[in-house]
Parts: sequence; structure tokens; C-alpha cells
Amino acid sequence: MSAAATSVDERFARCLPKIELHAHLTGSISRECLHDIWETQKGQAPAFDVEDPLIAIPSDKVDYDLETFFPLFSSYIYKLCSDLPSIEYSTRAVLQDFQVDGVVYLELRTTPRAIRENGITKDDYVRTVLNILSAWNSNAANTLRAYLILSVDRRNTIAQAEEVVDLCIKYQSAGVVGIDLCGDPAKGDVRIFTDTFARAKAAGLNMTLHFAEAKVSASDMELETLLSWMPNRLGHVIHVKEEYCKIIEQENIGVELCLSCNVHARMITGTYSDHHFGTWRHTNVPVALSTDDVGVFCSPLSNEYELAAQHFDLSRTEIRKLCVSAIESIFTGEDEKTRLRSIYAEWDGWTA
Ligand SMILES: CNc1ncnc2c1ncn2[C@@H]1O[C@H](COP(=O)(O)O)[C@@H](O)[C@H]1O
Repeated sequence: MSAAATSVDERFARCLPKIELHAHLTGSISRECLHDIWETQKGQAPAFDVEDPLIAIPSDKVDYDLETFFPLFSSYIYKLCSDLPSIEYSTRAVLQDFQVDGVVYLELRTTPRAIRENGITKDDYVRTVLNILSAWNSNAANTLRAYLILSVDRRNTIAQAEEVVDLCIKYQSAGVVGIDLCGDPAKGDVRIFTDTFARAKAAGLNMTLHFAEAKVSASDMELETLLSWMPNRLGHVIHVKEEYCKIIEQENIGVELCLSCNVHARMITGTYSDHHFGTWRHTNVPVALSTDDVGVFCSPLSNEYELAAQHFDLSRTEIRKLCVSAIESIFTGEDEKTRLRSIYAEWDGWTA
């Protein structure tokens, strides 16, 4: 067989059935979709005072760092997606984009958001997103299945975090499969959420946490606190000392690694070949390559697989092992695991 037939090229990476476990809903909205929403808002209210996304977020701009990244949501994208039709439209578009990229299983996460000026409660927001996911999943023509994780933002008060847990529990049988802790790593004290996350765990929710994303969120105190919550998966896992890496391995906690996001946002030192994926891939923990915010960093999951293969010299066989390992850490249980295993067993693209 020729080398070309076994290399991980763009075509292979696109066709490869993929599992996405770390994608923020609002950060996954493409600039084109945001532009459509902007046009609609502008059409309805010509005085709508928000800049065109194609100007505000130029198509070739991906170098958002941790200082410029978070305000993009709070001061811009949330103003655009501020009513139920735009939330529905963008959620559908995000699902479509993942499916077109060959993603077959998606755990999308979002922070429940109340939009007071339009009378939208956090419950309305979550129900609206879940209704789109449910309609999507019940359409047999779709090859992607999508579920929801609700995020607590590090800036939340205890009462706000408790509200997220309430929503997770309320909608557990309607597609919410877990809880997340996200948001600006420079903000907040995670210790205040210990009892809240314990309640989520006791209710049977799976848990994923943004972990050591930045030096400022990687103190021993913070990492010990987060590990004491017994998470099922961890996101980013960048500034982690050997002793915590050992615990992650011993506990077999899945890791969600986001190459392009970490490189573009300068969250790691160096470039792709320096990414800690190079270390984690040699451990036994499930590794899920993920996009984080494809709308911002513009690298779809297929590109993340291609980059991993290029920079770490991975063969198709190694890519297969990687994908199959991620199945173990999904939050939905045996039915989806069985579906995914059979997708990989039956896929005929490995040598095509
Ligand atoms: C560098 N990577 C990241 N680290 C931490 N939090 C992140 C993130 N990327 C996104 N978010 C969190 O997700 C929200 C947007 O999506 P949702 O409105 O929830 O759907 C952001 O406001 C931020 O709190």
C-alpha cells in the first residue's frame, strides 16, 4: 500500500468519524452564522447598534489570547445572539457544521444565560437549546448525535452555580449529560463551588472541569480542590505538575485537549509539536482531541486530527486507537458507546 493511502491527510481527517467532547456552544458559532444573525437583527431593527461580525471578528483573525477572548462573548457575541430565534438558529448551524465535518458524537456545553431585556430566563435558554438538540437527534437522516453539558462560570456566585445544578437535574432526562466549570481562569475562587459540585455528583451527573488552563488557575490549592470533586474528565490540563498527572492517570480521568486553541491563544509555550498531547497520548487515559471554540479559532475537529497526525507523526492506526479511546469517557452510557464502537468497526475508510 502506498504511503499516501495510509497517511492522515485532509480527506481522511474529514471522513474520519469523530467524537467531540469539549465544544462551547457560543464559541462554536461560525462568523458566517453570526453575520446571518446580525443581518436579521438589523433588518428587524435598523437602529440595532452592534457591528457586523465580518468586521468585528475578521475572517483571518484567530489570535485571541485569554485577555481578549472572554470579552468577545460578554461584550459582543451575547449581544448578537440575544433572542430565542437567534439561539435556535445558531444552535442548529453549530450542529450542522460539526456534522459536515464528520463528527458523529458531540457533547456540546453551554452556560445557562438569562436575557432580561427579552424576558428570557436561564430555564428558557436551556430548554430552547435542548429542543433543537432533541429535534436534531430524532431526525434519522442525521449522522451526528448531540447532547448537552451545562457550565458553571467561574465568576458565578454560589446561588448561580446552584441554579445550574438545578437545571442539570431538571433536564437530565431531556439530554443534559453533565456539568462543567469554565470561564476566565483569572477569575473566581473554585473552593466556593465544592458543595455545589458534590450535589451534582450525588444526582448522578457526570463532571468535566477546566483544569490548569492558565498558570493563575493552576495553584496546588485549586488543582487539589478540583480533583477532590472526582471529575470524570478534565479540559485543557496544561500547567500540571507531575504529581497531579499521576493522579489523573491513576484515576483514569479522560482529558480533552485543544491544540489550535492552546496555540493561537498562547496558552502553551511554543507550537503544535510542543503541545502536551505529546505526553498524554502515551498514557492510558482516554484522550479526546477537541475544538473548544471553532467559531473563534477556526480549526474544525478534522483539522485538529490532521494537525495531531502531522506534528506527532501519527499513522491511521494510531488515530483509530485515539478515537476509540475517547469512547470510554463519553457521558451518555452504553447505547452510545456501542453505536460508536460499531461505527469504528464498520468504517471502511482506514485503508481507502
Ligand atoms: C480558552 N477556552 C475556554 N476556557 C474557559 N472558558 C471558556 C473557553 N472557551 C469558552 N469558554 C466559556 O464559554 C462561554 C461561551 O460559550 P457559552 O455561552 O457557554 O455557550 C464563554 O463566555 C466562556 O465562559
